[in-house]
Amino acid sequence: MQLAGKIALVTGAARGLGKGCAEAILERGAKVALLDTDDSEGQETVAAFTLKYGADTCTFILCDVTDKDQLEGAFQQVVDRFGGLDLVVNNAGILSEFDWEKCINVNLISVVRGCRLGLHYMGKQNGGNGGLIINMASVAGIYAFPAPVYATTKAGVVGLTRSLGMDHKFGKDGVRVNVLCPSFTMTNFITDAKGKASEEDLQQMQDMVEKGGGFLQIPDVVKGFVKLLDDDDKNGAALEVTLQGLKYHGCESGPWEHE
Ligand SMILES: NC(=O)C1=CN([C@@H]2O[C@H](COP(=O)(O)OP(=O)(O)OC[C@H]3O[C@@H](n4cnc5c(N)ncnc54)[C@H](O)[C@@H]3O)[C@@H](O)[C@H]2O)C=CC1
Ligand SMILES: CC/C=C\CC(=O)/C=C/C=C\C=C\C=C\[C@@H](O)[C@@H](O)C/C=C\CCC(=O)O
Repeated sequence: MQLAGKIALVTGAARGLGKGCAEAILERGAKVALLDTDDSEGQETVAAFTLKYGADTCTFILCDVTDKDQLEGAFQQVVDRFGGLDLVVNNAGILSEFDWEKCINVNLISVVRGCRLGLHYMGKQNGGNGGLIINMASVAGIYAFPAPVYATTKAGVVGLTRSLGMDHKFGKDGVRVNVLCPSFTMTNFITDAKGKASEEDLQQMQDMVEKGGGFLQIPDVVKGFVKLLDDDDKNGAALEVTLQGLKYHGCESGPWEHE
């Protein structure tokens, strides 16, 4: 997708991977709305971006993606303010194995709602111009991962993306849908992980980090995000990001596709 002059919405964008993706969008000449529950960090991030990229290039919207009215209101606010919507990044996510219903609400239900809202505003069948949705899952949605509820939500996002990215849907709505699946990346997500899953599972994760060669850094994941922006012919695919590089999944056809 050529981003110059386009309009984007990124959830969970006050810090971390969402902030990194939002900056990549700004660098490519689009305007971006950053949604987050962290008001102070969100305001700080938008102030820094405004200094760097210019006034009216970005805005912060205080929004809890699990609140249906807040998320719907945020999408409408972006369209009203910037005059349209071309790119949605459903990034907000948490690790929360003990309050597992919250994990499902943030990581899966809100992503379904974000996709539906993106299709509502961008879908050609609704008078939109088409567009792109990039969901943030994890390699935990592809391979076995110690935190079962977190893994379930991420696998759900991969499945959601593959379904929404089927050719017959693109023919109708003109919206490409992809999912980014990073491995362990050094953000607050990691440093705040203690107490969010069992000690045993966290130790397993640490062992996985060590076996995998350590942590990715945010720019490593942003590189995968930019590849998804550029690869217009990969609708429905998942892009894995590890220290070994980038790898597409989900372009293989299902058993019913063979002649
Ligand atoms: N850090 C990692 O190792 C990996 C992270 N991911 C995924 O990447 C995404 C971003 O994670 P990070 O940037 O690492 O985490 P982070 O914790 O640094 O940032 C997450 C952001 O989302 C916001 N957020 C959380 N709940 C929210 C809600 N209900 N409504 C709105 N905003 C909310 C937080 O305030 C924060 O600003 C998540 O979906 C995570 O599952 C995927 C693979 C690896
Ligand atoms: C296959 C896994 C793929 C992606 C990871 C993911 O999606 C989510 C990971 C969520 C939590 C990971 C927590 C890891 C915790 C352990 O590594 C801790 O020991 C790390 C704690 C601190 C490391 C940072 C530091 O050294 O200060």
